[in-house]
Amino acid sequence: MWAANLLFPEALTDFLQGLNDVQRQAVLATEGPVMVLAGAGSGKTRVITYRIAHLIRNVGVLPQNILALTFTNKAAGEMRQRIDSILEYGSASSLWIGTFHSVFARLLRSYIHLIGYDRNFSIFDADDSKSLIKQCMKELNLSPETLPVNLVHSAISKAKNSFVLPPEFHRKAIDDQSQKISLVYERYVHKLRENNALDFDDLLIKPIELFTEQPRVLEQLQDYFKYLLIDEYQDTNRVQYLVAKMIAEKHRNIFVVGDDAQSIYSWRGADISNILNFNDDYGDAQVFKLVDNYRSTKTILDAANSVISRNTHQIKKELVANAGMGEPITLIEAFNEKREAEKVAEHIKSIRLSKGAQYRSFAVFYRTNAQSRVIEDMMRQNRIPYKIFGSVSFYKRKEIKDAVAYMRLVLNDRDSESLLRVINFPPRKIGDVSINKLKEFAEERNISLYEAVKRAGEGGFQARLVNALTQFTDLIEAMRKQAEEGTAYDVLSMLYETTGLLSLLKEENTPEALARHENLQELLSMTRDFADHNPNSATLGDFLSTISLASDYDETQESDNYVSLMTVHAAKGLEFPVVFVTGMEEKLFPLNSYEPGELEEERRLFYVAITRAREKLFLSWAQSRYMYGQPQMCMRSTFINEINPNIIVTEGGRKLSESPKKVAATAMAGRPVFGSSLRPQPGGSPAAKVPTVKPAGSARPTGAAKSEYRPGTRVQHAIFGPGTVLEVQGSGAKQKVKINFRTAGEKTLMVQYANLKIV
Ligand SMILES: Nc1ncnc2c1ncn2[C@@H]1O[C@H](COP(=O)(O)OP(=O)(O)OP(=O)(O)O)[C@@H](O)[C@H]1O
Ligand SMILES: [Mg+2]
Repeated sequence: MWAANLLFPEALTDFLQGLNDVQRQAVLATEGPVMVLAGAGSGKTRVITYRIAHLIRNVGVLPQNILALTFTNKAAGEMRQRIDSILEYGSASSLWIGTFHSVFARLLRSYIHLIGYDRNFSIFDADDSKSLIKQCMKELNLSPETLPVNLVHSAISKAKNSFVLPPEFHRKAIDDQSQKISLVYERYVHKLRENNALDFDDLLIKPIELFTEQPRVLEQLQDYFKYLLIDEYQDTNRVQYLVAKMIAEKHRNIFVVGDDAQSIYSWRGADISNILNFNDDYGDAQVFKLVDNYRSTKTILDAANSVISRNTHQIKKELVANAGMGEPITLIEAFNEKREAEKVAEHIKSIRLSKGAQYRSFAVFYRTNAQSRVIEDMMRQNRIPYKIFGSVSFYKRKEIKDAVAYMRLVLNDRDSESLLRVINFPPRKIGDVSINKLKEFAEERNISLYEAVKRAGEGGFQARLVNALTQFTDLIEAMRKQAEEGTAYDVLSMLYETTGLLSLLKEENTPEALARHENLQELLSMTRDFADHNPNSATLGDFLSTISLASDYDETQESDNYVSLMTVHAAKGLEFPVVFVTGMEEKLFPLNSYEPGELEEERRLFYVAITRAREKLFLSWAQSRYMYGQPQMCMRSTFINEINPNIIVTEGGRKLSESPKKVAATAMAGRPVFGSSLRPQPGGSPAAKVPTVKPAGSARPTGAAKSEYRPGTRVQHAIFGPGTVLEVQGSGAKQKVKINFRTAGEKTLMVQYANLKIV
């Protein structure tokens, strides 16, 4: 019998029976510092939820005296709902649950006047912050061409999240670039204050300032928030750590849960030592370890455990499945990324029909945001409702809208909206004042805005401006010419080359810039693919018609029954009956990782991905993928090799090693959500109709005898299409041929693997 029964009347503690012994101990240890350190799906979040319910219901704590900090707003909403369902509806309404940012924004509204701000302060989003930074740089005579605004923005944000304020930043700035950033940082902070504005990072920094300058406020809050609970503690950064520590200092009722194996935000300043050093701050802390996993089948958990065991930097943790073996993992091998997405869609449709599963049971994950494009397109084609989490749909992303605006302007120069979008992108020093004058100029003469831009020379504008405008219209005209002769791909390539858009983003080298870079690359790949598959109708107009239909799709669904699409990062803390982890390829997942530390973080990310699945896990990879506007051969991710091959079935019946039938035969259903377990369909999955192609790199016979190649030989390649041999290098197994492909350009291929056909 557990202790609570002695303390509380039976009826009130009924709900605690939904916990195992250790979970219950963690819930009942309400006083003093407590940490729960445990693997995925072991009920950490559940313990937080039940602990709150217990504090309110059984200990008599007022809901408003409890502060629970979650990683996302979605998680906060779910926790609130759950508490309401355990207690009665409305119990959770006065609780303080939210992300660090949302909770402290709310608190600052009440107290910020005490440190010299007006309570009606504005919260600057990333765009607002960047334009303020731009202004500071202008005043300091620093050109965004040599010091990109995004780079400065990210450096400042990083500093703030590590609680490095301008004086310290200044002291530490040794190289020229950091010294410049230091000047901007100082001015930016000053200007924010002048604007009575806080940026996102200030929402955590200002409370620390407030608490330091006004100890009485801190004391009040310490008394108010008697109980502090933090989920996903492994991904808190330094400022979050500091602010939490200050609040908990008096009552010391700090309860944190986390899993070092799921620390995936170090690139954003998350500091794993917060969890590792919890005992240093709170020597008397009670630590609970949960070992039972209630989420996933044994198969899924075996995969997760064996993957994460390859990491050297980790606290060894035990994690045991509570459910049966369940279904084997399905590895989908697809010819290319389109086929991969198509197979995902086919599986969703088939499981839905055969098991009566709801769309909401499915989640599709990808490593980089740009990968969502093909998956989104395929979902639409198959009329599968979906929603993107943590980002907007591909066509609504800013950089995509910018590039598309260029193309629309090229097609139709009376499209003033598109013109206004791109006239100063990338920056050409064409400001709002000039634009307004151009608008007037156009109205006076009754000409289109584009025409006015073209004829700015007649309007008495400054020579510098006329020059910039001419460069802009020259680009549009050149693109138009290209559009008349070539495809959308040619037009977009010209845009990228002339404006240097891609290299600008690459140089910036911040995670946001790299994501934008990938998205633009993806758009280029899309035009290339479009040209390859519509050889007679791949004009700019054709392409734009196709994507305007796609971008018109409204992904906000009426109901909440949709497939969830998100990056693995956004999936943390969530769970779904069926999970697809796509793009399991080298250099994609794991993403290019140059240091062992980075590879370990990629592996933790993969661990997070696997452990989101409750009943069925699909892993998929494409043998070729359009990247940088070209189809590239891909290699299967080494992460797949870290899973026991006996629990994997390769789609189409091909096995990775020995027969997986043994697994299937002993498989017990986990806890089926669909009414029955997810057994493979008789005759294989729907995609089994498609012949399986062997992974790239596996030896296979060449399509032609080697001696047959000589310069001038016309060949056909499965992906690159038709081409002509330019050069033959070496002989035997190592023979290579350099080929000029009609659309894919020059490539050197190993004859042995290239599977060329002589035509
Ligand atoms: N004692 C239990 N009995 C039944 N179900 C449980 C129990 N504990 C947890 N669960 C269920 O297991 C699943 C995983 O729990 P939860 O999300 O709290 O795990 P977690 O440790 O927070 O996972 P993550 O590390 O991924 O955030 C949930 O569906 C939860 O309701
Ligand atoms: Mg959790």
